[in-house]
Amino acid sequence: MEVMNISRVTKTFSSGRQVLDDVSFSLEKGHCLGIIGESGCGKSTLARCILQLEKIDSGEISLNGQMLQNLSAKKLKPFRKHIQAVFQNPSASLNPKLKIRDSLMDPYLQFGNQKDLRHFNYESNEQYVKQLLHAVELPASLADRYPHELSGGQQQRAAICRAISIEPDVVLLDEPTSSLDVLSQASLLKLLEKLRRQFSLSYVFISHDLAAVASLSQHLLVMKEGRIIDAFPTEELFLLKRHSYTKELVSMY
Ligand SMILES: Nc1ncnc2c1ncn2[C@@H]1O[C@H](COP(=O)(O)OP(=O)(O)OP(=O)(O)O)[C@@H](O)[C@H]1O
Repeated sequence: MEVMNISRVTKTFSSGRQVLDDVSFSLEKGHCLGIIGESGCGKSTLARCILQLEKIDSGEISLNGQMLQNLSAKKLKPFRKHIQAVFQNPSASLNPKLKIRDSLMDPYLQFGNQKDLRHFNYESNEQYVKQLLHAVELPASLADRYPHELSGGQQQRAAICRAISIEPDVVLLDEPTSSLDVLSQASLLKLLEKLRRQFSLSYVFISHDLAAVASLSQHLLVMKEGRIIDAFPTEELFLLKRHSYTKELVSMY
């Protein structure tokens, strides 16, 4: 079942620079779609367009069949909760002035509804936060700490925890492992894979790190200068018929 569809999206900044050129793809429920490309190819702009933080010039972005790109801020609000994001820097998701428990409660207090929760259940703040931390393999005692009292890996786990707390339809992962050391990266990728399976999550995983993206994704897109130049199931990454640029990326690993 298709959960999100991006069709012929273009984006030009006011500087006149076209950053996205005719980008199309769809995301199946419960799958991870990887988007690989080098720095500056437009990956983060694409993420911001999907999150409706940037307005696109043309094309369509739909979530569960609902077009998002022309909705007013008011009409968009109910859909915002269905797409959550995790960025490279966990401080983009965790308010430094809030204890972890308050950051984790925030999405539920803003948008949450007990009826929307299929895997977590809300009976009290205490019990809900405990379940959330358990899901991302963090000790319950971290709830009372501030972000700066956590390691980088723990902070990113808390950011992921916040993103999945209201069970969104799509989780956008924009370089989620890039700020971490190699061991923390590996354990975070393992956690993301466990969460996808456990909660039937649908991911768009954007990164310049081919190995990380390939380890999690069922399908890969290769982006260059704002365009998708190659698209294929992950098991076909090493085939001879791949685009020469994809082969170049592969040869770097
Ligand atoms: N607000 C903006 N105004 C003008 N140009 C922008 C703006 N945001 C991004 N760009 C330009 O668009 C291009 C794509 O940027 P983007 O951040 O989407 O790339 P990226 O692939 O995510 O790169 P990185 O991996 O380094 O973050 C870059 O050349 C960037 O300078």
